[in-house]
Amino acid sequence: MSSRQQVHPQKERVRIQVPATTANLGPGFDTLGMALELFNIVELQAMPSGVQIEVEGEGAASIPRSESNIVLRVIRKVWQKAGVTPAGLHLRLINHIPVARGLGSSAAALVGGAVAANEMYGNPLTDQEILEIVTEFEGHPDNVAPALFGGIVVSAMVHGEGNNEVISRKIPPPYGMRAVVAIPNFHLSTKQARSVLPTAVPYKDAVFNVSRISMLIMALVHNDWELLAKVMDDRLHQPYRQELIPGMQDVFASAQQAGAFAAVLSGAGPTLIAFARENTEDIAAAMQAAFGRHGVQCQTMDLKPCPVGAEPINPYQPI
Ligand SMILES: Nc1ncnc2c1ncn2[C@@H]1O[C@H](COP(=O)(O)OP(=O)(O)O)[C@@H](O)[C@H]1O
Ligand SMILES: N[C@@H](CCOP(=O)(O)O)C(=O)O
Repeated sequence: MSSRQQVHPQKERVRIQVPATTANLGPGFDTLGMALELFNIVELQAMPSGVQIEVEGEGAASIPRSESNIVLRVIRKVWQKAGVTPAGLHLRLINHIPVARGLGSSAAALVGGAVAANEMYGNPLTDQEILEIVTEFEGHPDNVAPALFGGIVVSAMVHGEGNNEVISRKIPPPYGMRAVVAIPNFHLSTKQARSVLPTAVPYKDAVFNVSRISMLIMALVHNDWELLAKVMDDRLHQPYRQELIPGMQDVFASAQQAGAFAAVLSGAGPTLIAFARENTEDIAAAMQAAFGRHGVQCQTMDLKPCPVGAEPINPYQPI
């Protein structure tokens, strides 16, 4: 530890609530994401020495308690950039976001850890600096930006000379929007779901997505559900990933027949997500039945968009 590092934190213990996210929203591959009202909690406590990691809930059996834990790694990165560090730490991860299902568990872990590390020392880093650190870990900004800021966020990585800037702009979720998710009982890592993508796509498919993402942003900004229903479609990633998710097209069609405006892959999958204003119970049942016809068991949730991102909550309330 460098002698210039500040050892004593402003707060001995912090607790951060961080939302799940659904990335891409159809055509917005690596660009668009929305926060959902399903939360993980990251609790960080300064200790006189050592490192202890506790994991509860989703992923408790598989998430590492060692230096390879991504929450610990991002905490260390934030403290290194800020020139601070406590002598030891206790990390408690309370997870409600299913892991490796396309609901942004890795983004929530990274954002929760980074915001906790910053909060403990009185926020020496700006939100923009936090965004750039977590994007570097995650590799793409579409989950981490809404996990940090809430709502729907459009983001882009701008590669300048000697710097990688992440630009993000927030859109409030359309009034009354509900997101019905069907979460299969199998894991699909983002890494695996990216490995099936081609290195190049036909020009006409690129044009298809440029028009759809432009129109989708108009639909979201203007609360235009008819437009959203027409343009929430994709040719850059979904066609290549459908081989990994049995029944994907059938689930999409069933959700729409039951009243959803549109249904798409959530992030890299395997979760499928349908957008609606009503009939959410019927939509969930239709999606579950359709997956069942293809031999896939799933759980469903009716989620609201989350207008706020990662935020500190009372760290002394028992949970
Ligand atoms: N709460 C957590 N704490 C530490 N690591 C986590 C946590 N949640 C997820 N991860 C890591 O992220 C991986 C899943 O990330 P990824 O494949 O991108 O799927 P997802 O769509 O859930 O983000 C897990 O295998 C685990 O290594
Ligand atoms: N744009 C990424 C989004 C991955 O989201 P996740 O929730 O599955 O991690 C991709 O489509 O690969």
